[in-house]
Amino acid sequence: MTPTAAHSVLEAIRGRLVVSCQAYPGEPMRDPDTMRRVAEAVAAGGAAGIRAQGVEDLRRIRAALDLPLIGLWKDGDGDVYITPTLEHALAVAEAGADVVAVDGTGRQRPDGRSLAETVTAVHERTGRLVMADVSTYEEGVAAAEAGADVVGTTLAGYTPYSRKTDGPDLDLLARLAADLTVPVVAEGRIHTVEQAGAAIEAGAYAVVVGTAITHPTTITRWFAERVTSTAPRP
Ligand SMILES: CC(=O)N[C@H](C=O)[C@@H](O)[C@H](O)[C@H](O)COP(=O)(O)O
Repeated sequence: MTPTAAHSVLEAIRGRLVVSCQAYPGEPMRDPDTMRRVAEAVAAGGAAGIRAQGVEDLRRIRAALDLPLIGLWKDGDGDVYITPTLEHALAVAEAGADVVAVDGTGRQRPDGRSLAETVTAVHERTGRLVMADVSTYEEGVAAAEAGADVVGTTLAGYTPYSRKTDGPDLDLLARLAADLTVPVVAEGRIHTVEQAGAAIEAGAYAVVVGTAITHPTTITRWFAERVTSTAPRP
């Protein structure tokens, strides 16, 4: 991608909603064509960009939609599972992602490359942008220094050493947004429109929502639990 194209990808999501379309292994919706349909459905509702997982899902979504596409490949059962190696990152770019999302924590990557080496190789070999998914303020600062084009709060609450807030970690988001020069994207546990608005108010460049829009099993569970726990006992 040329620098101009990269710039326009970021411009297209500035102040907008990106929807993450993912199903998990073994689930009924874990199917690339289903995810392509979900992506088209959220695009119709005003999603300015799509985040998706897996090479085949990305290929189908790329072919169907002309929207900024943030791609990742979840793989392995280690700590680092979001696009864990450079090979995964190159495959994600090859599948058509405009932005390659990678684990942006400081943890050991399975291929032994540092985050900076990974970012540099993605830039040099594909010209695509890199989004670093981080869990703490320090990781966000380090990821920007490592050359990441975008930093996301995606992993806040999902590393053993980070705080898991009930909703999005707005405090982390605000600190990163205030201190970094690269765009900071709010992602993770944004479950209501109010939280999405609060994320933009806290300085998010864009807001990524997944589960609350595209994961019916979880959404159903929220409703079912409330109904069951509120219903009068027979
Ligand atoms: C921690 C992790 O692996 N997050 C993943 C990253 O792509 C996805 O499972 C999330 O659904 C995504 O980040 C969106 O977040 P939420 O579904 O909370 O809106």
